[in-house]
Amino acid sequence: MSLVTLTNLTIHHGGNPVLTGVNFNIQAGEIVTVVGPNGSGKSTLLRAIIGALQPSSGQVARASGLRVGYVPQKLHIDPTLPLTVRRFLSLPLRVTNAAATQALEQAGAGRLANQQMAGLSGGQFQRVLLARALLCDPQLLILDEATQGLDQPGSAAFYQQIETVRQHLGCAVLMVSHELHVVMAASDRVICLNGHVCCEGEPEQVASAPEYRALFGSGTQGALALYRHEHNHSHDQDCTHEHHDHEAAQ
Ligand SMILES: Nc1ncnc2c1ncn2[C@@H]1O[C@H](COP(=O)(O)OP(=O)(O)OP(=O)(O)O)[C@@H](O)[C@H]1O
Repeated sequence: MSLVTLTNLTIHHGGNPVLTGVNFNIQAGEIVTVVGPNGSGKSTLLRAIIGALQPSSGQVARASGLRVGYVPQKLHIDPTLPLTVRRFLSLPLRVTNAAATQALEQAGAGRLANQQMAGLSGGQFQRVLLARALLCDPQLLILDEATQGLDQPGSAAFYQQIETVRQHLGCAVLMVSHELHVVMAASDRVICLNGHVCCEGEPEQVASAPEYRALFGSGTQGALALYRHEHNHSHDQDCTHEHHDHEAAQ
């Protein structure tokens, strides 16, 4: 069953195209990871899926009554504002103690209810955001670079929690990640975005595509390549065209 179907989605910011002709769908229960360089439209894509941005053309079709949980890339909370985790979970909609406790436990943050938001570590803060996203019992959980700023063990633990959540709730997960080991190990499908869908498929398929190799190469050098990737071409999404990207040389 398709939870979300994007058809020829095009989005402009300030008159400039940020996403052009994007097609894909998300099936129930799958983990889809979006990769792509900075400014390639990943957050824009996620925001269009949750309905926070209107398409310039094309369509975002959601399954009827779809419940979506969203963990944003950034959330600034005034550090001088006294706000406990429990109260934060009741913004903007009040939730019962039972619902708050359950969501915090599912997010691996069961002991944090009475802590101040301003006193949380980066990893704890992300788990609280995850708990908030779980309050609606989502069929689709969307995470926008949810482990930004966490160290590697913190990040690995967070993604393990996501996998536990998926097993427990059976929800689909759509996430943006720059962490290659996560992309390759934890995704059913990878979408490589750069204003358009460059390449898409199962991790193994994408890994053997020239686009992916141009992006990632191997090892840490590959991670650097992600940020140096340049796309000066247009093509279908079949990964078979001649490619002109610059592989990271050093
Ligand atoms: N509200 C906005 N108004 C104008 N331009 C915007 C707006 N939001 C995003 N953009 C522009 O759209 C492009 C894509 O931004 P987006 O945040 O979707 O990219 P991204 O792939 O998520 O980047 P990053 O990896 O840095 O988070 C960028 O050039 C950005 O400057």
